[in-house]
Amino acid sequence: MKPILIPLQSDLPLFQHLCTALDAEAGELERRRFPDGESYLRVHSAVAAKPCIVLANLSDPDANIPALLFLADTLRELGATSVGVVAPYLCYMRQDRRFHTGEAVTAPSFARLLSRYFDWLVCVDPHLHRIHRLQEVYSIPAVALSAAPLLASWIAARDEPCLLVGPDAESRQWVSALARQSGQPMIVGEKQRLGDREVRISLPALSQYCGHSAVLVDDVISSGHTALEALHRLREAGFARIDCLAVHGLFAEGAAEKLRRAGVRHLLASNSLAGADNRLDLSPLLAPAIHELLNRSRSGRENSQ
Ligand SMILES: O=P(O)(O)OC[C@H]1O[C@H](OP(=O)(O)OP(=O)(O)O)[C@H](O)[C@@H]1O
Repeated sequence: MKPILIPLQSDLPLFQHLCTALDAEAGELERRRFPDGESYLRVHSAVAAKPCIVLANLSDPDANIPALLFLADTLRELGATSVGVVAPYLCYMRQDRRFHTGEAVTAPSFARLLSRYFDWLVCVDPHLHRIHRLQEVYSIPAVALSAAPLLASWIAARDEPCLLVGPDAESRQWVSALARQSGQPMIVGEKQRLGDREVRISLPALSQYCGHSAVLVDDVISSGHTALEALHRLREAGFARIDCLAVHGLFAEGAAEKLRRAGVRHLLASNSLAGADNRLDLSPLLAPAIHELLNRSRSGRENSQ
C-alpha cells in the first residue's frame, strides 16, 4: 500500500520533492480558523487502511501544534494504519532544562505529547544540547538525521580554501561533521547568551587562515544575532568573504536582510522551512529514513496480529 503524505501547511517546499522521493500519494488537507480562533481541519484524501505521514513546519509551534495533534487523531479515526510525523525542524528543543525555578522544561514535555499522538518521528539536526539523543525523551521511534552530507557537498562545490566556523561549543557537532566530510579546517568560538536577542561571541586567533574565506555553520538561524556577532568577529579578524550556512533558516525578525546588510556573501539553509534562502533539498536524506520507519511500523503491526 502506497503511503500518503499529508502537509500540515500549504507552503511546504519539501512536499512535492518528498512525494516523489517516497513514491507517496499527495494528501490534501483543508485547514482554516473559525472566527474565534479555533482550528478547522478536514482531510480530503481517503486514508483508511493506509500508512499516513504528516509533513509539518513547526517553526511557529504554538500556532501549529494543536492542528498537528488534531490531524493525527483524525487520521487514526479515519482508519489510517499508522501515523508518522516528519518535522524536519523539531521545535521545543531549546528549553531542555530548568534554568530558573519554576520554569517549564518544554523539551521533554513536548516529546511526551508527540509520543502520545504519533507512531514515529523524523527530524533533521534537532537542537540536541543537554539532551543527547531523542530517545532520552521520546517513547516512539524518533530519528534525528544529519544534514552534514548535503552541506558538505555545497562546500565541496566551491573552489576556494575556507575556514568552517562554529559560533559556540554546541555547534562543534555540526562543524566537525562538516570538516570531516569536506576536508576543510574548522574553529569553534565561545558564546555567552545574555538574552533572546543578545549574545557575545569570542573566536580563537585566526591569523593562520589568512587567504581563506569563512563559512559560518550553525544548526539554526533564528533572530540571526548569533550569526551577526560571529560575523563581526570574523570581519575584525580580517575576513572579507564570509558565507553563512545553517540547517534550519527560521530567519525571524528580518534576520536574512540583517545578515546581508552586514556583508554575508552567500546565505543558505535547507528547505526544512519555506524561504528564499532555504534551498538545500532534504528529500534525498529523508526518504530512506521514512521508508525504514514505515517498514518497521508495518512489521510491528504484523507481529502483533
Ligand atoms: O539566531 P539566534 O536567535 O541567535 O539563534 C540561533 C542560535 O541559538 C541556538 O543556540 P542557543 O544560543 O539557544 O544555545 P543553547 O542551547 O546553548 O542555549 C542555535 O544553536 C544558534 O546558535
